[in-house]
Amino acid sequence: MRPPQKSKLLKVVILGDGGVGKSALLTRFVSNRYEENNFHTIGVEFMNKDIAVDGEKYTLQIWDTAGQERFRALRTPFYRGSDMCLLCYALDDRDSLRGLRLWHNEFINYADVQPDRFPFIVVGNKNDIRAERRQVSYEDVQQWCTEHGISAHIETSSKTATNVTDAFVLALRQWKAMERVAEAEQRQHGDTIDLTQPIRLMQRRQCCTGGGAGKAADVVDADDDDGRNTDAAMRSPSSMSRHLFGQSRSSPKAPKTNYQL
Ligand SMILES: Nc1nc2c(ncn2[C@@H]2O[C@H](COP(=O)(O)OP(=O)(O)OP(=O)(O)O)[C@@H](O)[C@H]2O)c(=O)[nH]1
Repeated sequence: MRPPQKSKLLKVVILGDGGVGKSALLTRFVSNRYEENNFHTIGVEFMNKDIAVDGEKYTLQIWDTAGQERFRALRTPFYRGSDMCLLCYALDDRDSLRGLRLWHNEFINYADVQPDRFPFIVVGNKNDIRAERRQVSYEDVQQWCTEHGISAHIETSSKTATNVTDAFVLALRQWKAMERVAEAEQRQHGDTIDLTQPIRLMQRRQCCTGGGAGKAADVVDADDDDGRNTDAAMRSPSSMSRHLFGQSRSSPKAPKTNYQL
């Protein structure tokens, strides 16, 4: 009998200007709640959420970051080891779409990823607003995405719970698609012997030391989530403890907790 399937742990980072609704998105996704009066996030916080997509189980470890510039030094150390990134803007704030260029660049620099091989998705939040308050058209975003080589874009509302789960599923599917491409490349690379390159020694060394050829080339083992090539130090050792980094936002309601569903 096969042992029960363990879920894969994937680290997700949510970025975007202050006030676009990153925390609201996370709270809606994880605990299906919405708070109208949120205070700015200070530093970073994360929550876990289990999700099944296409018959496979995942635990998304979702990092909510402070959008205000003054918290840059508190948030950037947590980008490393990410598996996917949600770039958020608000549909009633044209500047927040323009701001995505900086967020995209900041993430690429600090997470040290190749932009064309990393699953970014663009999320336009607050799509419940009245038409006259809308400052960003669908075409504006499509153009931005094309210019930055991002193919996935979705509009959400944390307030009305529209497309919130779909946004995370979209990111996960992007991640899966990139993993498949990377695995195919790895197989192709493995089948080709380039006599001009001194690769034999290198391959042996990787084999003997247990090293991998790179994150994207991993065959993900459900029993070995923490041993993947992503930076384990940037992941939570335990999902039960409180996960606040920097300083927590102060909230008029109960403080945020983490949920292991
Ligand atoms: N109409 C509408 N308002 C929203 C929505 N999501 C968030 N808001 C509002 O936007 C405010 C800011 O939301 P937050 O989630 O705190 O924004 P943030 O991006 O986390 O902000 P920082 O913590 O400063 O980075 C909230 O207090 C809500 O009033 C939404 O889907 N629709």
